[in-house]
Amino acid sequence: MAKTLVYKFGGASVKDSIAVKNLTEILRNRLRKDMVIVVSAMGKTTNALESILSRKLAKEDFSQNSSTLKAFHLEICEGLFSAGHPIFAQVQNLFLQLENKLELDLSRENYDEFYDSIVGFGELVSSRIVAEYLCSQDLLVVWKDAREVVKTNSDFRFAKIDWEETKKSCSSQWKPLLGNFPILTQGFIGSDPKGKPTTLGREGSDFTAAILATSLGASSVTIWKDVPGVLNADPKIFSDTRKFDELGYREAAEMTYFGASVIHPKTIKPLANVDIPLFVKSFLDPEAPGTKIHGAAIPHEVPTIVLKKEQILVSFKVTDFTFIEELHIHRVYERLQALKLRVNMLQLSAISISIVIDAQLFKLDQLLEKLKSEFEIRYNEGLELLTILHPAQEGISAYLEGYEVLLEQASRNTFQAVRRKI
Ligand SMILES: Nc1ncnc2c1ncn2[C@@H]1O[C@H](COP(=O)(O)OP(=O)(O)O)[C@@H](O)[C@H]1O
Ligand SMILES: N[C@@H](CC(=O)OP(=O)(O)O)C(=O)O
Repeated sequence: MAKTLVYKFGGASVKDSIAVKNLTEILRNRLRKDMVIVVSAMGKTTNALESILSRKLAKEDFSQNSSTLKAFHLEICEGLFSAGHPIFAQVQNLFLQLENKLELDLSRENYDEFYDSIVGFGELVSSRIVAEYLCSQDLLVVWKDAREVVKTNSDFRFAKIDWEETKKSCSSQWKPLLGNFPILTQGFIGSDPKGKPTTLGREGSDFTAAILATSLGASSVTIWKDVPGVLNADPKIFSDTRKFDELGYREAAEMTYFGASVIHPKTIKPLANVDIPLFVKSFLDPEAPGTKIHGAAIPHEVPTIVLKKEQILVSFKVTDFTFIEELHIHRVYERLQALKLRVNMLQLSAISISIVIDAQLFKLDQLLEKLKSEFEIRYNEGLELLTILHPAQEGISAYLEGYEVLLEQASRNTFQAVRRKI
């Protein structure tokens, strides 16, 4: 049996009916049995679902938001199917199910679990539409629910993969099917040991592609994006970017760790462990080679810029005239771990610990609440964390012009600054 190929199409590649048609053309000459196609929610659907949840939590009316989301999906269907096609009833039905779930009680206490029962809806409806359209174009795919095989723990919103169980389910349930048909499934979602829906963290569909590739022993993963490949900076923010023809796993992982959003940070490691190459290709120019991320890439020294937005700088100052010691750091990190907050940058001084974290709903309040009795705490929100890998010294200042720098750190290979527009 040939080795499985995994393709992943993100929100941008299914953002409207034209995009779905383009995806179909990409698959026309490439579709084969032994292929898994992972799709994300259409366009910004996950953001829209998050807004619905925020409104619900704030006890605000969200009926307009869900109607708009339904209309958005039905309009995509209108661009793909003739009137009366069964997909319209299926989509209506899926939205009824969503609206039904949204009737249930939501509070800060059950927020994460509730969130996971709602936000994966974007992937479920998107994958239904795409599978149906491919079949209507004689590109036969079998729609499968990723939650059948992607097994996780119950850390809702940031569920961790149970690799053993996922591998077992992939081998017993999907592998036999792949001998005959390609499978179309969803990114981002999984299920816990009780069968409850979980999600893998925002933008987690790239990670799903890597999970499935690893679990199925695939020969490669291709993620289709609206950029020519991995560039040395986000082209939506910086000009004069350069595409990497190839990148080592380590370099790619480092870029994503610092926040290069072109690939989800958890994607690289499982692939590197078993040496499965990852291709990042443009869905706008599918014949172009894109970027190959693999183990044998030649290292480079090209300055690479990564910008992480919505950052918060929090400083914990000791109040009892002692100096910072291990115990203080331990207390802060213990709390961060409990809140599943990752530190993007850390700086210590004699009397304070400064950390940079992502802005996340409720989390700052919870962090401050627990530690305010031990430290004097100050924080600044709405910041950007700029990281330059392989910085050229003479080039750094250009990225700081017009910005106030709140924190700065440099090593031989990495420059980081927390900045705020003046
Ligand atoms: N270093 C980079 N190289 C290429 N694209 C990048 C880079 N950093 C950030 N990006 C952004 O990543 C986007 C593609 O990722 P994403 O929007 O998550 O795609 P999708 O949701 O369709 O999977 C690009 O449009 C680009 O703005
Ligand atoms: N739809 C989810 C998962 C995802 O990965 O999407 P995308 O592939 O469009 O980044 C999100 O927006 O978080």
